[in-house]
Amino acid sequence: QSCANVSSQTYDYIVIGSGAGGIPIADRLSEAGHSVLLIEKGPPSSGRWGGTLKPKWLDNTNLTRFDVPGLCNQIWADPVGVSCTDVDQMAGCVLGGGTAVNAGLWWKPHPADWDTNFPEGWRNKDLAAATDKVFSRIPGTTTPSLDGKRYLSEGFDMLGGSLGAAGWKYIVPNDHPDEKNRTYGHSTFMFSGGERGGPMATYLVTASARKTFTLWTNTIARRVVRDGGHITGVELECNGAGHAGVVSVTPTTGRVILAAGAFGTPKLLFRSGIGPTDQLNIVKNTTDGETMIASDSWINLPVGYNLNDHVGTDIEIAHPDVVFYDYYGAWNKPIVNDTETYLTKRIGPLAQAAPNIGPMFWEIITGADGIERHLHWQSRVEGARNTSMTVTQYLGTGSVSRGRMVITRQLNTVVSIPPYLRNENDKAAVIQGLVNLQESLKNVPNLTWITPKANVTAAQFLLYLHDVARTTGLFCKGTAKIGTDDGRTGGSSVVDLNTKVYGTDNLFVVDASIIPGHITGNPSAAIVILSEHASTKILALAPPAVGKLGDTCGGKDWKGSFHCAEGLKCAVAGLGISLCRSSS
Ligand SMILES: Cc1cc2nc3c(=O)[nH]c(=O)nc-3n(C[C@H](O)[C@H](O)[C@H](O)COP(=O)(O)OP(=O)(O)OC[C@H]3O[C@@H](n4cnc5c(N)ncnc54)[C@H](O)[C@@H]3O)c2cc1C
Repeated sequence: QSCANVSSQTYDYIVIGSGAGGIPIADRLSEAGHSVLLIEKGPPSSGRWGGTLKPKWLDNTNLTRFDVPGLCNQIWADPVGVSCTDVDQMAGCVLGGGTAVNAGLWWKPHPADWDTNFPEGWRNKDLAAATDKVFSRIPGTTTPSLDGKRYLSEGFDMLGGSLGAAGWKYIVPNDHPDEKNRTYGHSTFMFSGGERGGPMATYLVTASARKTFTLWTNTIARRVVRDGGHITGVELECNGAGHAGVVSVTPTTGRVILAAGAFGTPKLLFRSGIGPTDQLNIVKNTTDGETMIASDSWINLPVGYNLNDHVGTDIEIAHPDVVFYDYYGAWNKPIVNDTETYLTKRIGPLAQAAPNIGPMFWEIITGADGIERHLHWQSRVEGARNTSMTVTQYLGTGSVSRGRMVITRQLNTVVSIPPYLRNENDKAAVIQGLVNLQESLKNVPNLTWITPKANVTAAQFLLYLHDVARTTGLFCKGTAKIGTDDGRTGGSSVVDLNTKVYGTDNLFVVDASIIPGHITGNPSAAIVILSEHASTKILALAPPAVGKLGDTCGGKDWKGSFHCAEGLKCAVAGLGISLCRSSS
């Protein structure tokens, strides 16, 4: 195998990464009449796009493991060739990114998800139109099996019923996104037609129907190529397949969108000379060093800081009513009746996400600091016993703990400061939530607490769990934060309110990296919404002004708002001034 060299064709937009952020914006930009290249480093996943990974019972179908909801947990059993190898957390490096490997949970965000941390122009009221667009394309369902029945609902009935008896209110979650306090409901999934659905089955389908849209899978972006603050193209790294060389954007007006995820995007920024100096110096000392952009063109931004993620705290209970279904076993030794009903009608347990997720429930805890912290509880039927349910408590909106991710000499990305429970009130909220659940379930007949045991307090349990809770890692975000406080001058933000990287005139970030703070639930729908919103902002932006010979083009840290005309290059002229000069 070898890589195909890129041609001289240029694109109005190059989008790097085909996950929750990348696919929707690629579609919207091409819908507006632009030529768009979407670059994905992983292989195709869903059968519709040429994916091939599947168990025997899917032979002779156009389905893969990524399409069947009941096989979604296969990423844990067999991550090879699917999960990212350059990230120390679990993430999907295939077409669709996280939306190809996740459990499909799909939430209309609570208004506070936007209003607590996002800047002006990105508040709940501003996101209403984008939310409507997303949910009209991907409405989600609480009954994924096409006969409208819920299979194996014993776990839901036992736990949901117990919460109901303790005074928690039943809701249809996406009908009441703002009701997240002592409420519970069925899981909502992005699934449609009994299959995974989501961005790959909607936005990518419409994009691909346009002649001006191009998708390259198995193609790794190494870095953006830039002249000061102006990006001229994307350099590719040969992967043994896919494409190699430098692919250029349309001269003057072309733009690059980074959508490579909360670790992939910072990595691309670092390799492009954008980030804190300590990280750029690490890149300088790797195989990238010789060809890395010169240090007088580095843009110093706090990329990698502000890492945030939900703290996941698992409890386990058991009850004789609960019925286990072996979703992992469905790979090699499925129940034949279930594969048949799935294959012929898309009904039954395999049309539902493994391992039988639900109920979901929510509570808001007000801390001693006055901040409302959102807890999102997610139950699933698995654990030490056949009658176990494991329930993860996620601490979301309102949490103030933050961490950091960095790059290594091997060009891998790692979490250097875990973002979990670094604040006493964050800890107190987790403990209070556990106590409240213990209290709510205390009168349920025949219910056994497996973890923590009945005689262990929530506080003792959390102390013991601390290391486990640090390993959640699925919902990382915030590493290239959006905001008005320009990170080049001591602020905390990497991108401005148009998602444009400070110090550049045509580089944008549209993925989990820009989310400034925690949100209540699993984030993929929120990321698709912000991608819709970003597309409107980016399309409304005027192209950057073009500098003529002798014009100022940068200034210290490339603060200039324009770049130089073709044939000229922006060169440092001393005293913090840069001028457009002849490039010959
Ligand atoms: C196992 C698992 C289960 C989850 N369950 C849920 C759930 O049920 N519901 C939910 O809402 N969220 C869930 N999530 C989280 C959710 O999927 C992610 O938050 C979301 O997909 C992140 O979107 P993104 O666009 O930021 O990045 P991603 O979706 O991760 O997409 C980034 C893409 O960029 C590609 N890429 C990276 N670097 C490069 C490069 N240099 N060149 C080219 N391509 C590159 C990657 O291969 C990837 O495809 C889960 C995540 C995981 C891992």
